[in-house]
Amino acid sequence: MKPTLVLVGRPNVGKSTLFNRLTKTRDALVADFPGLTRDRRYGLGRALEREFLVVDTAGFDPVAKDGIVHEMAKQAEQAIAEADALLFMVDARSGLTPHDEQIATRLRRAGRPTFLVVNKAEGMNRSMISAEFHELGLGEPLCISSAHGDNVTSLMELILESFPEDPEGEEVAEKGPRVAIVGRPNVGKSTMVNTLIGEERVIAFDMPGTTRDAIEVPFERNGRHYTLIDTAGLRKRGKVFEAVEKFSVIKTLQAVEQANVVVLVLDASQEISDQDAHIAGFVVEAGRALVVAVNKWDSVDDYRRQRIKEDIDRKLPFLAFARFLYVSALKGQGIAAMLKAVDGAYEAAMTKLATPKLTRLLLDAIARQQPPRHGGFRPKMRYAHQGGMNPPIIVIHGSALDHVPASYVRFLERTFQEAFKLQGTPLRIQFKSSTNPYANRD
Ligand SMILES: Nc1nc2c(ncn2[C@@H]2O[C@H](COP(=O)(O)OP(=O)(O)OP(=O)(O)O)[C@@H](O)[C@H]2O)c(=O)[nH]1
Ligand SMILES: Nc1nc2c(ncn2[C@@H]2O[C@H](COP(=O)(O)OP(=O)(O)OP(=O)(O)O)[C@@H](O)[C@H]2O)c(=O)[nH]1
Repeated sequence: MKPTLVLVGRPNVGKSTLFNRLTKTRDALVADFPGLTRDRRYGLGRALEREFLVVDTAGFDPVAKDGIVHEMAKQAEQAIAEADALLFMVDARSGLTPHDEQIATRLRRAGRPTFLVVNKAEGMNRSMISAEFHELGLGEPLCISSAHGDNVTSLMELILESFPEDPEGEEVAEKGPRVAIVGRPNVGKSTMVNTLIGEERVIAFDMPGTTRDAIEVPFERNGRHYTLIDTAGLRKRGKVFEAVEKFSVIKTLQAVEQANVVVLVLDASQEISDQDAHIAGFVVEAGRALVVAVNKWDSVDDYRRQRIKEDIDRKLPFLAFARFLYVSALKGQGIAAMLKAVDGAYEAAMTKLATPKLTRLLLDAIARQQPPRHGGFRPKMRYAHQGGMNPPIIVIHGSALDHVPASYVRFLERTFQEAFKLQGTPLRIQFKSSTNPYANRD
């Protein structure tokens, strides 16, 4: 499982700057989905060829008793409790403050591996800074500059070396799709889980250990096998499953990471919220196959149904690749169709794309529309092959491919998506340029 790193610190120390640096250095070229929200406080980070989850907590005030600051502190507390490692950020320029000390006291109690990160250290005397922050009793201060990138790689090396790498290779698909049911609080996730597996269809249920490993519940429907990945610490009580924990962003992110197909549950009786968009954005970014279940369809009239569809089109345009199902988890309506869509999305995500066909499609696409020139060079694409599954990755080889615009990448994506009928899964395109850009001057 990918480690979860949580950034903590008082306002203005540079948490967002570090967060952006860690989450934006994706080497795979992912065409930006129009409308995809970027103002998130959690994301998929990448450094040293490793991936991890990063959560940025809003300026943390452990002594706030009420109001929005208290609410933010509660969320930070939850993230701290669920972190694999804490990055406690302080500001070299303002020096040690009482607020830092309060946070340090709180973090020492959390008992999670903690790294003391002194930011804005560019051009400063390191030994003096270290001496000052050493007082916090959280080990050796690690001086970085998030804005300039100084020492960020060595910091990540230090942090990541304490987490074992995931074994290579996906385990094979005999047990069918691994499904995560995600959504913001109260949309009906638990109800959905119970409709799916609350009865005798559960094949086996591993009692949760004390580990952080997500709980998995294998179940069968219409002769097909699925594994449900738990997001909320499900416990079996009598005939039904109950969520024992509140909504957890980190558990949601981890479940998305471990799933093949994500079912995003939306609530038809409410407006689409920022939180819906953020969760959806993460699913897309993680490259997971997706089915959207618009739940509580039984409880809304025709007018409202029309309104929610418009709301979805406006606020979640980047989910257009997915199938939408209008369901009632409570009444069991639309659930069979939803599982069919899960099967379809899974197959799409796992499709094997033959190299000759890929290359032929690529060359046809170029014949229809050439990539635009950039600074005297025209990108030249020669052949394509598949670089991975779930999501399908198409690697295109050629030269001068560094400046293919996002609009052209989307054009290629659409071409492949339609030709291979890849509904329900995002698709990634990566370019591999040969070294000599002058080879193709035209
Ligand atoms: N000199 C210097 N400034 C930095 C560095 N990193 C961030 N800053 C600046 O510090 C300010 C605050 O940075 P943010 O990343 O927004 O801080 P934050 O901790 O996320 O703040 P909140 O969102 O309020 O919690 C901005 O003006 C940044 O440009 C750095 O490494 N060096
Ligand atoms: N009318 C209607 N109500 C539903 C439906 N599905 C769930 N609900 C109701 O919505 C409320 C929330 O459902 P839950 O299943 O607890 O929602 P959840 O997403 O698991 O919520 P958290 O555990 O807070 O994350 C409950 O009162 C359910 O009875 C549905 O299809 N139709």
